[in-house]
Amino acid sequence: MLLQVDHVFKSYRRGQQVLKDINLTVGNGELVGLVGESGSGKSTLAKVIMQLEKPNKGTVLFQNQAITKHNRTSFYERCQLIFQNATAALNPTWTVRELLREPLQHQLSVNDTYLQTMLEKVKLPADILLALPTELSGGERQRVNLLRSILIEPQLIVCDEIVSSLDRLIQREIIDLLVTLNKERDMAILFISHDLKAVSYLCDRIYVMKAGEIVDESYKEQNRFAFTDSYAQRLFQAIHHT
Ligand SMILES: Nc1ncnc2c1ncn2[C@@H]1O[C@H](COP(=O)(O)OP(=O)(O)OP(=O)(O)O)[C@@H](O)[C@H]1O
Repeated sequence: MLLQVDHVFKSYRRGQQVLKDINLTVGNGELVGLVGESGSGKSTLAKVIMQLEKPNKGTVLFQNQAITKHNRTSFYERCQLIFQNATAALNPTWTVRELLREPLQHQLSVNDTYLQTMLEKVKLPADILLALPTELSGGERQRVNLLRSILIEPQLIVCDEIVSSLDRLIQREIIDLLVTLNKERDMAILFISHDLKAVSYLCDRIYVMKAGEIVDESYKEQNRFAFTDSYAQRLFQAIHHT
């Protein structure tokens, strides 16, 4: 198994249980969705997976090994987090070239030709290398952010609400780009979002979270998901009527 979240519990200082006995897996090259309404604990789970928050109980395993401070660096080479606020993720004083080169520091072979090939992949023009983040549109910034994370060729990317602030057309472009990356590189994706349409389109399997618990899970069959939990059913019923 590529990623395994095993019986994870988390509460913040105020004491409220934000994650209650979470079990979740992502297989090699798998497209997995995690949905749930605002406050259900999705971002907290992403942070626990990425070792940015410590669980009170439970373990996160990557390639069947618990992540510890000793193997964390190699975990980050294989698993990358991309989050919603692309503006905050990008240092405003760096050009796109500097931003893209930074994660590749120890790979001396990286030249502009390679970066340009990669820019083409995410449909960004070559002259964008000289631009500053403030000179880019929201969609362009998110693409730069995404490109930064995929340049090191991770086996898994955890996307936390990465398309929510973008308009539908650009959302679709970013999602299609994720599909391509998944197909071409067998890169697995854990796609966290409250946008059920986007998740249903992209993912092969979806987990539904409610108040800190995973209440249901379903595989896509004939382009549809079949949930058994009544809350999950109600959530997904709504999208068929919009
Ligand atoms: N750093 C923190 N300290 C204390 N409480 C927090 C912290 N981060 C999140 N919480 C609380 O944990 C709960 C879950 O928040 P979380 O951000 O994980 O939910 P979410 O499902 O990602 O929501 P959204 O879709 O709105 O981002 C909320 O009640 C929130 O107030």
